Amino acid sequence: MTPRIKICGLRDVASAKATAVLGADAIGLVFYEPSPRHVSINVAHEIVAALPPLVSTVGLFVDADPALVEGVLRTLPLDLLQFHGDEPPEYCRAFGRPYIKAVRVKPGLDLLELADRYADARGLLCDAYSSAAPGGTGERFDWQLLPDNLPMPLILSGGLRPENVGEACRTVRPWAVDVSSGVESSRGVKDLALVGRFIAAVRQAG
Ligand SMILES: O=C(O)c1ccccc1N[C@@H]1O[C@H](COP(=O)(O)O)[C@@H](O)[C@H]1O
Repeated sequence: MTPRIKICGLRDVASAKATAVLGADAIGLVFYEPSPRHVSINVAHEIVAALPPLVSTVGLFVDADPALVEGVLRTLPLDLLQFHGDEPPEYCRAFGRPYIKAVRVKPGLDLLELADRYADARGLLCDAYSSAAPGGTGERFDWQLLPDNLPMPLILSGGLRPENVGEACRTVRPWAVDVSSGVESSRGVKDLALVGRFIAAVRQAG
């Protein structure tokens, strides 16, 4: 089955609409201030309102004050929450919304144990561990570290680009792929030609 595609870190209406038209299944909105892809609630609102139907919207948070998450949810009809920090399971489920849990993969991390801990998550998003930032670093990890019996959908991320996402799909067979840096011309600026090439490479890999 062709993996679903999430493009993360859209910051303006035109790029978000174009990304949807190019075939993205989901758009990620980053509510993490230190990120170059941070988006205000007002702009996020404009983006969500402008998207065509059947394109999911995902709100990304990193160890956020629950008041921030609740504030965003009061205003925005997000489809899914993405927790990309060290949030414990109780925190993730406290909002009563579907969520995916991001984990930063490095040798020794027990992904099966994490899948068990976050059993009510809709999926486990596996990103690269980096000491530089919690995510969006463009760094890859060793896909051999992924178990082939994860009991929930695997969302693969971390350093994916148009040039390597086909191989990633054929090797890992993820439920979905997620990308930020690999489809940008500079940090935080999406390049629609790269977005198009990324989506085509995923579809081609089947
Ligand atoms: O995109 C960001 O700026 C970001 C900031 C903080 C946490 C996660 C972030 N993005 C997520 O990081 C991964 C990998 O991104 P990349 O393609 O390697 O740049 C991806 O899941 C994004 O959703």
